[in-house]
Amino acid sequence: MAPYRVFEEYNIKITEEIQDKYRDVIKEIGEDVTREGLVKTPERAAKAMQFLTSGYDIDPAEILKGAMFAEDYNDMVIIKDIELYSLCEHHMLPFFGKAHIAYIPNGHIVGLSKIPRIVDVFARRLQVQERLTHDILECIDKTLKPQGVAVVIEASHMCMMMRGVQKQNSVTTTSGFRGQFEKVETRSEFMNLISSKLH
Ligand SMILES: Nc1nc2c(ncn2[C@@H]2O[C@H](COP(=O)(O)OP(=O)(O)OP(=O)(O)O)[C@@H](O)[C@H]2O)c(=O)[nH]1
Ligand SMILES: [Zn+2]
Repeated sequence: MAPYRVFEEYNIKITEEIQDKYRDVIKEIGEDVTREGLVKTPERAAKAMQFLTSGYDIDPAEILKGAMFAEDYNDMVIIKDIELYSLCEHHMLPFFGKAHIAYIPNGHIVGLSKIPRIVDVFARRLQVQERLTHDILECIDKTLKPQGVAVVIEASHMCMMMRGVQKQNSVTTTSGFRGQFEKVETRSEFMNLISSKLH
């Protein structure tokens, strides 16, 4: 598993296999796959899908390990408003929103950019919001071994907006807390600090 890579090269064989299937889907919905606007669509869709699911062969723990620094800082570090885009595993439609993440170091801090990077790795898989929340929480807890970690995600699901129940304004909030954040006062401090950003 690659520790970290920028997504820039598409696997030609996988692209061809996926685009053949998209061509069939486009035909099945009654469209003309040979018309100008659609000729390249199967290839574009195949590449888009590979990008949106590019989180499977990246190890997020390696991303964190790549930038952990010994530091005697024992207060809360909060990174809020991390935008995220994922695909729900039930409909393969997007869900999107923001993650708010905090940790209390235990001898080591982590490079700030690495937190949004691991959010992207887990988000670029077929997900449910609950598992995405716990994946991020567990990864930080096990890799950085902080005194505590908290993850809150608020997201809107296209499968509930464009189709199905068709609710345009509902927002789902999920959260997970470990260590010091299991204490009511620490959790409250975190929730207060991010609350101006919550709906
Ligand atoms: N818990 C959870 N449910 C999700 C998430 N994303 C989508 N879903 C739900 O997954 C469920 C799938 O239910 P099904 O009844 O099998 O599918 P469906 O017939 O398309 O359901 P409707 O969306 O109600 O039309 C739906 O209730 C979705 O709202 C998520 O991240 N977490
Ligand atoms: Zn869905």
